[in-house]
Amino acid sequence: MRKVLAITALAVLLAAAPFGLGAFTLAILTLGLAYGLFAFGLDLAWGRAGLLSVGHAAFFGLGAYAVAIGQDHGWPPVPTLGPAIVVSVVIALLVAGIGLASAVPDAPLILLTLGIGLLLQKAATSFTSVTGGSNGLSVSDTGVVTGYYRTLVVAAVLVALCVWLLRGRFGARLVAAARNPERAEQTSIDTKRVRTIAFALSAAVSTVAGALYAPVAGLVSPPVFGLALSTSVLVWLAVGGRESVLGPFLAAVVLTAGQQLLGSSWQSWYVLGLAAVFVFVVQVLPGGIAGTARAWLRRGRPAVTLPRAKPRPRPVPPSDGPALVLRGVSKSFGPVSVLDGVDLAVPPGRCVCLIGPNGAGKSTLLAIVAGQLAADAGSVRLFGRDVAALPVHDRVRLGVGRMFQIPSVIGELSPADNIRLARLGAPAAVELPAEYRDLAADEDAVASTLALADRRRLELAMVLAGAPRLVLLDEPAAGLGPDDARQLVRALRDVIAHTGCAMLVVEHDMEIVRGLADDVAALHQGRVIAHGSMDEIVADAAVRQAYLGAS
Ligand SMILES: Nc1ncnc2c1ncn2[C@@H]1O[C@H](COP(=O)(O)OP(=O)(O)OP(=O)(O)O)[C@@H](O)[C@H]1O
Repeated sequence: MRKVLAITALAVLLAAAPFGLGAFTLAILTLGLAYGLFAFGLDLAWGRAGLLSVGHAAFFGLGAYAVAIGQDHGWPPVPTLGPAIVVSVVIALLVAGIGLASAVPDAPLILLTLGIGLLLQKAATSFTSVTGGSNGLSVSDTGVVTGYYRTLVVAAVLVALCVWLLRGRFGARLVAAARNPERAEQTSIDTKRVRTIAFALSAAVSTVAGALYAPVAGLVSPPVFGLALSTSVLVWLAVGGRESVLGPFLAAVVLTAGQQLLGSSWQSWYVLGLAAVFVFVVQVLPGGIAGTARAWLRRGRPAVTLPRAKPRPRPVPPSDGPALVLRGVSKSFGPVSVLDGVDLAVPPGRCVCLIGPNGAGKSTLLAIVAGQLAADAGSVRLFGRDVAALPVHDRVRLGVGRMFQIPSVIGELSPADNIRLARLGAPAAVELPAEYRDLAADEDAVASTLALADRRRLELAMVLAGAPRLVLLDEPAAGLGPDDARQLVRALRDVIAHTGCAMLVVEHDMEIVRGLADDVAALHQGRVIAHGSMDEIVADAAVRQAYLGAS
């Protein structure tokens, strides 16, 4: 209610601004709003999708030039802007696609965005007949008040649309994908797709911001694509605060006003002051003004919450065969052969433990089943289906759940939000067993601060909420004390008994293996050298030789 009142008061104030402000101040406010929309647009990429762009002025400049060139030719602004948005979106899709193909997207993203900005600046300087060259093109406007209302209404409508999107399933997926892509993929989110869409949306919003800027500025010239503007928008966003709506607008309006009022006479001092503010914010208030206010208001509770989106269950096709069948799976890293023709099957309702000395290839095998690595040869069938072409999130949709050696949860969210996220991608609504209900109700804890055993429990609860038919576990008891480890073994056996799901567990600790396994497979130098009950494996001479080091 307080939020609605605050938004209404702000809307009234902004609507009434032309009645109380002079033409110069109103023009500065209009410019600040256009820059604010630009900062909000950048936030969709940097703040929300975690994709840093240091050349976002490229998209802004395309919008500004579209309006300027259009006016030069007597074309109406709206249809002229369409192609500019399309070009921006295509560039953004390519840049995000290339960036996200890399394990660390930051470096390619920085280079590409920087390069595209410089390239467009060079093009704007060179194609004089179209762009006016270094002098640029002048743009006229119908009046200061009309320009202000146009900017206000377009920015408000665009922001409202984006907020609506961010408050739904897309927003929830983006929160997870940007923070922990590994776990997000395990909740059946196509993280690359979600983040790429956010980057493209960011480019489109920035292009519209550029189009709004052109008539207010009155002149569009090559520096509109430049590094100075790309850096300024990063500063506005960092100071205002990422993942906020008001923060970027507030910072852009205040800092633009500062630059316009002080810039001409105090130019060098203003730039120095701005740099000092930026360093202070990055060092002392990394969340910016909005982030600091949010953290203060939510003291001790998670600063980030998952948008309350409704799950849309997507039933999976019925199983046609064992949960997992591997035939002749091989994998090499360069000249090193790690897996060499592995055959293995895991039937429903059974737990198979994979043991073997260090470097035997156990984790590599698990990664191939999960879809993180591709096998060089052989086949992987999940529930009767060849999954060679399926990425991680699609295998999760088939019913694969995964627990990692170090529990992987969305650390910034509460346990309840983590479980909500898992339910969002589940093929069916799942009632969690009673021992996980405390986590499902915990809205106040920050998941990253939970004790290791509770984080492990939360990870298991997330896997269970996804209604898995095959759970992959990599040393699930690593780091746990003996009591917590025994409790985990009991919990996993309960899961098998109650859900009938299959498990494939990589484990070193023979106590855990004895408590968990229906079958044990021993891997040595990339080959399964024995497969049977725990007693058979312990008595196997080849296993003793390879694994236990006994003769
Ligand atoms: N991405 C990679 N690039 C190069 N070599 C790798 C890669 N991943 C694993 N290896 C090598 O493959 C071999 C098998 O590794 P893997 O982690 O699968 O063994 P493991 O049986 O799980 O061992 P541990 O029990 O110590 O975890 C090791 O020699 C490892 O160094």
